[in-house]
Formats: sequence, C-alpha cells, structure tokens
Amino acid sequence: MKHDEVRAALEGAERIHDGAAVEAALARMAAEITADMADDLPLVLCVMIGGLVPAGRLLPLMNFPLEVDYVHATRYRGETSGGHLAWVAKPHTPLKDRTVLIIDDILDEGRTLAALQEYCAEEGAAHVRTAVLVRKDHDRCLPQVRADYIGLNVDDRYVFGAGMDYHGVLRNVDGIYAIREED
Ligand SMILES: O=P(O)(O)OC[C@H]1O[C@H](OP(=O)(O)OP(=O)(O)O)[C@H](O)[C@@H]1O
Ligand code: HPA
Repeated sequence: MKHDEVRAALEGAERIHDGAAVEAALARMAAEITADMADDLPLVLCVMIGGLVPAGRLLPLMNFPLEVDYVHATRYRGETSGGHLAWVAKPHTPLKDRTVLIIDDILDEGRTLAALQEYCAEEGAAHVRTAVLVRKDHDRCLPQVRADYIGLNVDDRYVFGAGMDYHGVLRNVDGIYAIREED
C-alpha cells in the first residue's frame, strides 16, 4: 500500500475505542487471567502477528510465573477478508500437559482460534484458554468458538490498530479504528 493511501485511510477512519479504553480493557483482562491462571505456570502463546501488541501489553500486567512462546498462523495475509489458514510457525515448546493461554488481537469468524485450539488439543495440552483484545459482533463466527477473555467488542466492520493491520500496516496505531466502507 502506498504511503498516501495509508494516510487517506487513516484520516477517513472512525475511532471506535481510544487508547485509554484499550488500556483499561487490557488491565481488566490481565486481572481476570491472573485470578484464573496464576497458579498454573501457563504457556502463553502469542499469535503472530496481530497478537504481538496485546500480548506484549498484557504480559507485564500478568504478575505471576509463566512461559512465552509464539505461533504464526495467518488467513488474511494483508487482505480484509479471510481465506485458508496457513501455518508459518508452530510453537517450539512442547504443549503436552501444559495449561496454555492463546493471545490474539481479534476474534472474527473464529477460524484461526478454532485451528489453534484443535492444534493444542492434538499436542496434548491439559487446558487451553483464549484471550482476544477484540471480538467482532456478527453471526458468522464458528459456533464452537468463544474466547475466555475479551477486551472490547466492535461492530461488523474492518478494524485496525492495537495490533490489527489494514493491508499490512497500521498495527502500531494506539486505539481501534474502523475503515470507511469505500476503503
Ligand atoms: O477469527 P478469524 O476470522 O480467523 O480472524 C482472526 C485472525 O485474523 C487475523 O490474523 P491474520 O490472518 O490477518 O494475520 P495477522 O495476525 O498477521 O494479521 C487476526 O490476527 C486473527 O489471528
Ligand atoms: O477486522 C479485522 N481487522 C484486522 N484483522 C482482522 N482479522 C480478522 N478480522 C480483522
């Protein structure tokens, strides 16, 4: 995407949640996770790339012993609608008998989380919990998929910021924005 196109998309975007709302949501999620998992020595799996920002911000708020690894699975590949899930990297840490916390930026149609949960189960994880900064409200989410910890809800529009990209850019934007329909 060209620089002027990015700038135009950003200028036309609507702010859905400001930086303070994101920060408050992350603090609440961290408190809920701590209450549930502080004694479990969990393995935290950051789902790259979008999970990088929420995981990076949640980790210092989770003041208990834990281990961190990452998984890289993608199905949007810089586009605004999803396709087939591609695995770029699987976790290096064995999951067998571990309590796993998956952290991602957004739960949309649920296909990514479903595949990750299935993978963790196949690898013998003892318990798997899921945390997403954002859940998109619509009826296209796979019925069996839910997140245990949810920061904020957004309407059924393409959103970016706080880890989420628009055509591969703008993950670093503070707050959560929706693009204009014609973008
Ligand atoms: O619920 P779903 O419809 O499966 O969509 C959610 C997934 O889509 C995005 O990943 P993407 O494939 O765009 O990769 P990214 O993390 O590199 O942005 C996002 O980070 C989630 O992992
Ligand atoms: O609305 C979205 N924004 C960014 N990434 C996404 N991945 C699934 N849905 C979205």
